[in-house]
Amino acid sequence: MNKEKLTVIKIGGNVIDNSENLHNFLEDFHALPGFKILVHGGGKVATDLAKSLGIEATMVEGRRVTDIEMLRIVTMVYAGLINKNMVAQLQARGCNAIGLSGADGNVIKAQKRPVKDVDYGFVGDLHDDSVATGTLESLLRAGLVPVCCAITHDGDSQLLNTNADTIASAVAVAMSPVFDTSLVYCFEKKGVLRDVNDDDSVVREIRAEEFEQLKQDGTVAGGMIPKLHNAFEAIRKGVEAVYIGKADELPALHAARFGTRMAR
Ligand SMILES: Nc1ncnc2c1ncn2[C@@H]1O[C@H](COP(=O)(O)OP(=O)(O)O)[C@@H](O)[C@H]1O
Ligand SMILES: CC(=O)N[C@@H](CCC(=O)OP(=O)(O)O)C(=O)O
Repeated sequence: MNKEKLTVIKIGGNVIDNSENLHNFLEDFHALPGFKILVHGGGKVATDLAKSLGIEATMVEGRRVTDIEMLRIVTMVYAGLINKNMVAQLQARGCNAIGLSGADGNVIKAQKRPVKDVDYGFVGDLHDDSVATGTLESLLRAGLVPVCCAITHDGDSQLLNTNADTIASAVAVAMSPVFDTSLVYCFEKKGVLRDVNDDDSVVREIRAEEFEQLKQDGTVAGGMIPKLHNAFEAIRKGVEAVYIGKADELPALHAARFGTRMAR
């Protein structure tokens, strides 16, 4: 039997930070047909707020070092300010969105990252059973559109900060046995670029084997490294298709016509 289609869409912090771009993105998201889940970051807003409070953000390999002060800030920004504003904007368009942190309905349980070379503080890692597939499916079948932020919990009262690209990948993987699931990463560029300053240099397709090479020759760097890692994890673990592209091209990305496609 053919499975019904589900699209998991992740929207990045640079788009969220610009109210006009966010408005246009939510308009397009609202218009997408079929079951859908939105996952959002907000790293830029958190960094800016922390700075205004005199706290400098530290990122190591695309992940935020999250001490107790920073955890308070990211909880307020991701699970509060951004999540609730996005839900309200979707509701205004007639989209019955429900905002969730990982603790709400126990939808995403994480484990505090063990200290190795770096102490990331209150950063949560996900595992194969982290995402509550049945709960998300129930919400979707009740006509709700889950909007998940980057805050998870450990089941023992501790909130944790988890990279939103990782959450999107884990949600897509967890939903794949039930739905024919696609994962779309939306950010401010047209896809993975051969030259990061040239928007016309989109790499149309990347194979997992090519990822190492692109990392080594410096073509992909910074936040693109964990994004691609998560994209290939999703493909490896059963997600039908993964695309990376520009937020204002969401309808075309959804129809698999633009951006960068991960190849099997
Ligand atoms: N080859 C590349 N193509 C596109 N972006 C790249 C590339 N290499 C590095 N980047 C950087 O990665 C960033 C995206 O990662 P990140 O900021 O974590 O995304 P998001 O906003 O979705 O969270 C881009 O803003 C860009 O500066
Ligand atoms: C642990 C970790 O790095 N968490 C991320 C969560 C937010 C995020 O991923 O936001 P973007 O999608 O806007 O980058 C952070 O605090 O930056």
